[in-house]
Amino acid sequence: MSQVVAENISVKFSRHKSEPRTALAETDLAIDEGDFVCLLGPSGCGKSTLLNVIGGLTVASTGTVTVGGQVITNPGPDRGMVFQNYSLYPWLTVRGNVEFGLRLNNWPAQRVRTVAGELIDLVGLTDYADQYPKVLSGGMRQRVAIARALALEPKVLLMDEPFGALDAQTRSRMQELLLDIWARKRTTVLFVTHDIEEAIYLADRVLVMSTGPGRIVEDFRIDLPRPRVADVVASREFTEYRRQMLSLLRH
Ligand SMILES: Nc1ncnc2c1ncn2[C@@H]1O[C@H](COP(=O)(O)OP(=O)(O)OP(=O)(O)O)[C@@H](O)[C@H]1O
Repeated sequence: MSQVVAENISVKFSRHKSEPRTALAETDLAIDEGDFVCLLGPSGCGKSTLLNVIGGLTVASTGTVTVGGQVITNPGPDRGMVFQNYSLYPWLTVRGNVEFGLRLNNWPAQRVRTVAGELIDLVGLTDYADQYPKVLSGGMRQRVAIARALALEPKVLLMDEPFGALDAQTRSRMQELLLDIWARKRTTVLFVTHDIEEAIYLADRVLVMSTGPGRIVEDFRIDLPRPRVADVVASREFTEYRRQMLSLLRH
């Protein structure tokens, strides 16, 4: 059974004095447990809208989403979310940010400390555990956001252009780190991006979306060996995926 199932999901946003805008046309989606899936498409094609419906942040106009067989109506600990703008709590330290959700869920203090410590270690921030977000670089903040999203052991990690604000080098390091974490935890990932190379490099499947109204137009299975090394972008297979996706996005 698939981990995430969206059936006939559509989203219309009402507008002042004009017809509602269809951000997402009727869409079906099924993601298997442990898969890394990217949603790729141009600005405004409804990638974030689809992600937010699965996250329980946006209410769909039609259809249902289930995660692990449970129907989604609200945000919940089974879905960890990471956004582009870091969205850390500025008044909490790195450790405080990672521990926040665990405390909210009344985990015992000792367990909170241990689990948060392990996650901070996993994202390579042990030396910064007692620092506040304002002293961290963008890449480090996003590491905290990833650790925080993983704290409650979500079934699915939902990521909305998490590396979009980072410089090219940091971005590439973060992609490697994310693949490393994913290889260890095998959490199902749904990752939004408008960057073709990023999508192919990371994913098992790339779902290409188009506008007018937003919908999924193609489902690519990426048969590139793992673990993926940076060189893979120069391979013939990679170039061929890129060519096909570019051609789809151009039309
Ligand atoms: N809360 C909202 N109210 C009204 N319209 C919205 C709302 N959120 C999104 N939209 C519209 O829905 C469409 C899809 O937006 P969405 O943010 O999902 O696209 P996207 O593919 O994620 O774009 P980007 O890559 O720029 O973030 C756009 O036309 C957008 O203007």
